[in-house]
Amino acid sequence: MKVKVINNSKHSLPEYQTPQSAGLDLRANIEEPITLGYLERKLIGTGLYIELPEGFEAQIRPRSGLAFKYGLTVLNSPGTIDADYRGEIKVLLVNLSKEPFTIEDGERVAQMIVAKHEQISWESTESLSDTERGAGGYGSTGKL
Ligand SMILES: O=c1ccn([C@H]2C[C@H](O)[C@@H](COP(=O)(O)OP(=O)(O)OP(=O)(O)O)O2)c(=O)[nH]1
Ligand SMILES: [Mg+2]
Repeated sequence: MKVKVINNSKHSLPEYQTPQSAGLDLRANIEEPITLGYLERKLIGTGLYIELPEGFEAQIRPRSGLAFKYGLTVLNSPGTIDADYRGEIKVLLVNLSKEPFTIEDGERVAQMIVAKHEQISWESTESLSDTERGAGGYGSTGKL
């Protein structure tokens, strides 16, 4: 996949941390450390510009360690990177903990999953097929 890296020579390209990882960890590419206070949200640059193949998307998801330890998560999770997007990939972080959290340049702040997707076309109809579930949801199958 094509990638253009801007002002990012000091950081490696996003990597899979283990042989079967689904996510590529994204590093902050920032001039100065960024501090997030309680419920504060900020866009964090990654310095990465990519060209996804047609029919693919990238999803930006939180790292569970940051979420569990510091309440730091991706506000719009999963963020969507469209295949025709040519801007910088940014991560929208929010701090849900009362403790301020400071992000340093190069820190792995989120992970990116590249996935295939479909585009649909609509076919208007008056009736949908019957199913066992029907309109059941929101706990309709019980608790245990
Ligand atoms: O976490 C994210 C989410 C989106 N984007 C970029 C890539 C994506 O293709 C574009 C648009 O994202 P989205 O469709 O989620 O935002 P929108 O609010 O609907 O904006 P637009 O009207 O530009 O589609 O912004 C990011 O860099 N990071
Ligand atoms: Mg959009």
